[in-house]
This record gives sequence, structure tokens and C-alpha cells, in this order.
Amino acid sequence: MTDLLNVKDLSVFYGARAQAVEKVSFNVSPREVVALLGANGAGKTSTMKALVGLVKASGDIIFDGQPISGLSTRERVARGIVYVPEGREIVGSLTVRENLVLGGYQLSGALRKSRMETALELFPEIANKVDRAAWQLSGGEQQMLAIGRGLMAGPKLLLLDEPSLGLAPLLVKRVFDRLATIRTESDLSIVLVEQNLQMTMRLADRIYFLRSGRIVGQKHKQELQTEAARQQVIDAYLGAGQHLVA
Ligand SMILES: Nc1ncnc2c1ncn2[C@@H]1O[C@H](COP(=O)(O)OP(=O)(O)OP(=O)(O)O)[C@@H](O)[C@H]1O
Repeated sequence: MTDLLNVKDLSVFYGARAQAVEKVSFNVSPREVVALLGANGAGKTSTMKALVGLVKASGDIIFDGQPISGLSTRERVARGIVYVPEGREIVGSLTVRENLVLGGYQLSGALRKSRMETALELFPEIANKVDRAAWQLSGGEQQMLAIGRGLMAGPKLLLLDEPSLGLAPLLVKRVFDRLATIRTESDLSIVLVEQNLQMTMRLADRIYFLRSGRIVGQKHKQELQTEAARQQVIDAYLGAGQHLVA
């Protein structure tokens, strides 16, 4: 199958010496969920930002059959790559509805309306709060709004940066349940950045393990079905058992 995304030798530097990502190569098939898993500072966010053109990077990125390394962030979004950043960067002073509109500002009125309906169906928790300022939402609801806003653009590839960050376990589960629905009901691909192996395994088809800016291993979901296999990858790639949070 032709890849939707093919990344070859991607490197990210911050300044002349600080290399955050070193020659990372990976691919994502249509409808596939691929996770980048690694501890703090492993280079996950930098990789995501490089894909959408938010940091300077070297290497080749082929998306939907075309090289995109030379394109601006705006052009990459227009091609169908949408980034939902870590920390749920929604606009707190705007309402839920206004935040969603921002995600689909380029759309015609009718398409925007139907996408908004789809997003709110997916996240009923925010559907009855559309006129409320976004800062008033709970952390989990803000995460849902951030994902809903990303979906407004109608992405082919959704880049999700630590959707579990700062959420209580019950909310993490709820957010991941919705992501599972998105993946069943739409034909988009997802690159998921996470530190939470347990949740990642519920969603991802394949997992790449990052350490110190490099990919140090790769596993297919089927290879991680037993507790022993999961413990082995934790020991080999992730270090402390802190990642096995439910
Ligand atoms: N703007 C920046 N300027 C300089 N160094 C940076 C910058 N952003 C990240 N780094 C460094 O690059 C490396 C990779 O950071 P990155 O945020 O990509 O890791 P991460 O795996 O996403 O970590 P986390 O899980 O903590 O978000 C780290 O050593 C980090 O300190």
C-alpha cells in the first residue's frame, strides 16, 4: 500500500548544537494510527512540529505522494496535515463555538456547519457548552475541543501531541474512547505522540520508540499483546515503569 506519509532522515536542530531529532525515518499508511512513544525530551514534539513545518528541519517528508519539506505550515494544513498541540492551545477567551469556527475558517458556511455538527456529536460533553468561554471547560473538555477544532479542517493526517497530558485517568480513557471512534468512523490517519503505553496500545497499530532524538525500536500492536512483551519494551525502550499508567 502506498504510504500517506513517508519520513526519511528527519533531523531537528535548535541552534547550531542542540539536536532534538536525529535522522528519524518512519511511515504511516492510509487509515493507520502510528504512535511515537518516548520519555520526556526524547524528541516527540519536535518531530511532530517538523512534520507540520513549525520548526526548521532537514530530511525528506513525502505526504500524499508529494514532497512537502519546502512548504509553509499553512500550505501543509491545506494539504491535509493538522496538528493538535500538547497543552490544548485553544483560545480561552473565545467560546467553544468560536474555537471550532477557527479550525474551519477556510470552509464554506455549509461545510463548516456540518463539520461542527460532526465534532459536537463526537464530543457531547462540549455540545451543550458551545456558548461558554473555553477557559471555563475542564481539562478533558478542553482536550476534546482541541481535537474537535483539529477535525474541523477535515485532515487526512491528524497529529496528536500527548492528548493524555495533565488529565485524570478517567478523562484520559474518555478522550481515547473518542479517538477510537474517530478512527473507526473516518478514513484519516493519526500520528500520536504519547508517554502512556497503555493508552497508546488501545489506539495505535504500530509504535515507534524514541530515545534521545532517535528511533530505537518499532513494534506492531500484535507483538504487544502479553504483559511480558509490554514489560520487555518498557525495560528496553522506555525505562521506568511509570509509563504503564492506566
Ligand atoms: N525551542 C527549543 N529550543 C531548544 N531546545 C529545545 C526546544 N524545544 C525542545 N528542545 C529540546 O529538544 C529535545 C527534544 O524535545 P521535545 O519537546 O521534542 O521532546 P518530547 O519527547 O516531546 O518531550 P516531552 O514528552 O517532555 O514533551 C529536548 O532536549 C528539549 O530540551
